[in-house]
Amino acid sequence: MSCVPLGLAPSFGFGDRIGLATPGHVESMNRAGSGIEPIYPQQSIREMTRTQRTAQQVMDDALNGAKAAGWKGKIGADADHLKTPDDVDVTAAVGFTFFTIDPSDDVDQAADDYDEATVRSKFESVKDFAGWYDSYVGKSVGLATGTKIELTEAACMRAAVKYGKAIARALSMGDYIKKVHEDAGKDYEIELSVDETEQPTTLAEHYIIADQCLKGGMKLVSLAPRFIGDLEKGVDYKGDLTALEASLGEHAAVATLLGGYKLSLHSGSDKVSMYSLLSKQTKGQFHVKTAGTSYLEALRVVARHDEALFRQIIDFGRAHYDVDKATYHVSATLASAPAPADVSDVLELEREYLELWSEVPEGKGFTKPGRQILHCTFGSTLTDPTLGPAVRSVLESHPDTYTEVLADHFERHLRALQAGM
Ligand SMILES: O=C(O)[C@@H](O)[C@@H](O)[C@H](O)C(=O)CO
Repeated sequence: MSCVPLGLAPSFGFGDRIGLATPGHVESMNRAGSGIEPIYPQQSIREMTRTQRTAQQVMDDALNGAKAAGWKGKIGADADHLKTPDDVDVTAAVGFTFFTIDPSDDVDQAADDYDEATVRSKFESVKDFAGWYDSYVGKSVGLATGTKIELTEAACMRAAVKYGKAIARALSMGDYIKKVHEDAGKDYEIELSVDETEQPTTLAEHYIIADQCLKGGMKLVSLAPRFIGDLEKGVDYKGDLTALEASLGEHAAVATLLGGYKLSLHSGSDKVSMYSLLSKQTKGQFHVKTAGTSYLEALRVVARHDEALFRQIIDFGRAHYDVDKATYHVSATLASAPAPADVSDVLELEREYLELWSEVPEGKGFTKPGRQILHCTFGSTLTDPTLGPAVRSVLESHPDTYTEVLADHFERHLRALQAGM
């Protein structure tokens, strides 16, 4: 069994931080995956660092799980949030096929707040990275939606300041990925993620970034902008869905204009209320990434089979949350969920920290802040010498429960996407 590029087919990424989730992912695809291709091995460098798993382990766990569950279809493999050539080497070596370049360290996150004089002076120091600047200034780009993207001097200069170095980094990573695969005679595909920025990606920024990547020869099949609203980890979309739908339509029109690539939704876990808007506005050219939600479903298995361990994990998560949440977009505070000692009923604790599908309105996803406390603390929990093996042991003792909760959970995700296709 090996992984392949999935091209422009609609796709869904099932990240798994423990290595035991793939049978449940496969079962959800059997129930509701028609027309959507799966990515079972998917892990970011950040997750591998936090869980101390290697790229080889991630690949083996996912492929062994898919084989054991009888999966016969295609499988993509996402080497997620790659920042350096070393990240490419370790993931390419074990057969990943979908390489997500994350140049966010080179994005000037403060650029949106600079006044005009600051933008001009910063531009002087980045213009060597943004040789493209003159070719865009003054252009007006018409989209099929009727919108015109005006590439004014101000918009282009700010884009150069904010993304000049990041685009250069993305292109050099793209070249490296290409070389590694050409040398090995293997096929591959690339996603570019600029989702982890504070401000939403403007249409002008999206156009320039993607156009530059394509002109630079990048094999871009997917691009993850930072969408409007709040896309926090582990909970449903927060924001105005009508405005989001219009904005998704504009971003999809940029992708179509430039020749076609998928729009990718990161932090896709539990964003059920926006799924049909994404699949509809992209006309099926989408990719969705989830990861933390499978870890939370693992903890649901713990809650149901080992109450004492579940309580211990929450206490431990609460003690580590304020440190572990760095680099994740979350808003939960410790005060937003009760301490386990104050909740005697385990179902009530599951409700506060995981939530119950039976209590969520149709077409919506989970919203409880307690989820984020557990979501961000996966690395500390899974590498703890007592808790990590204890979680694994519960999952290994109750594979049917884990498969069933995951299958139910992702069937809801996949059906929501299909509603817009
Ligand atoms: O936690 C991580 O590092 C990754 O799973 C994510 O950021 C990933 O790209 C994602 O968005 C999954 O929902």
